[in-house]
Amino acid sequence: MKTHKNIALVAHDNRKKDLMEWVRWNVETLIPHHLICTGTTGRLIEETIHEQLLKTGKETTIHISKLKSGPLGGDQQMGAFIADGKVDFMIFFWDPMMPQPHDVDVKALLRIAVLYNIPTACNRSTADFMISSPLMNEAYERTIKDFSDYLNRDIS
Ligand SMILES: O=C(CO)COP(=O)(O)O
Repeated sequence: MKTHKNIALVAHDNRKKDLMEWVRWNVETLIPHHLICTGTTGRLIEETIHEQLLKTGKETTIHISKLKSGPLGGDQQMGAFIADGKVDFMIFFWDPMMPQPHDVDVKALLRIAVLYNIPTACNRSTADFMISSPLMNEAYERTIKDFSDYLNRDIS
């Protein structure tokens, strides 16, 4: 994981306000990094950051990649990004009070994040701890479990 990180940002509808507040608060810290978002979250983040930069009169750009909307395959695309090593950490404010039509995709995304040892924040306090970690400004090597036994298992 380099000093400039690929940060996944995702929020369910009832948690988007929370995430936008967090983004507003941390805009300066987020600017040097590459944000990868599911569709609607990404659109809102783009607007939020744009507003914030206008307010401060800062002329800077931020790199935001928008995937499909979560229920339309965006969570699965994010999972594929993780499996391909394209995500360094993830902020995923999922809704603990509302079943989602794509619950299986949400579970799959959370599972793949654990499998690949991706730092993952599912609430604001964890996100605050993560973004204020000294490791934000350093390169960091995630350890990934060795799956060779599994890959070479005997299936005869
Ligand atoms: O559903 C989501 C995550 O499971 C988020 O998707 P959107 O950002 O497109 O709303």
